[in-house]
Amino acid sequence: MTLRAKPRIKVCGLTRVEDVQAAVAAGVDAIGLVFYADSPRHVTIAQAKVLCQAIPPFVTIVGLFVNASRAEVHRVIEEVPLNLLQFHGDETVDQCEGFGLPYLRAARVRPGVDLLEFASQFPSARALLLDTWTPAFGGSGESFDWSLVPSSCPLPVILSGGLHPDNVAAAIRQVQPVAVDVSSGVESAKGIKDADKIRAFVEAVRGT
Ligand SMILES: O=C(O)c1ccccc1N[C@@H]1O[C@H](COP(=O)(O)O)[C@@H](O)[C@H]1O
Repeated sequence: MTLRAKPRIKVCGLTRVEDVQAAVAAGVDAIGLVFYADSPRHVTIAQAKVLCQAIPPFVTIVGLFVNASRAEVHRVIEEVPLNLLQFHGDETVDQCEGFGLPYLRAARVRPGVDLLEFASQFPSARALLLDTWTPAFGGSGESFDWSLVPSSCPLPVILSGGLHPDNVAAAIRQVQPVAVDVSSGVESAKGIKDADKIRAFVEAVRGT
């Protein structure tokens, strides 16, 4: 019998200390902070520093960027204790590398996108994060057709896009990702997380 670890859990787009505390109490593995000004979940460097004070050791702090300049990414890294970068725009491999931190590369999925070819462009990525294609880059709350995920991928797969407590177990059974990432599905409003939904999401993942 093959033993498979439960997928890790990242909750993204937190803007309030109480939401960080709720996510940590629920047992999430990673917290995502959005440094993309057009997102309703955007945080400033000053806000991010306050949120990070509520994140204990061994919970990974992920900084999400969309087509940011190198200077912007450096500015954030210098001030906020990020462990991992998430590039969610049109970044090339050169734009993801060289920050001295590991990175996740997001692929926006829709029919016709060649995920294997996309993954092959980012051999240095720690994982491929699959999200639903949307003109707004992400955080839409929409899921995509999970059958588009190749059964074998050169990078570990993190599944996101429209996950919520009632569909995440089915998603995990079908895609078998190393981790899942959720934003809209645990919110009461954009950028405002719901502690009950976070707990239900974590329980659903742990029950798989
Ligand atoms: O959260 C955002 O506002 C956001 C903005 C731009 C790019 C990505 C964003 N979030 C990421 O989107 C996916 C899916 O989110 P959802 O659960 O469907 O709302 C997730 O990886 C977030 O990290």
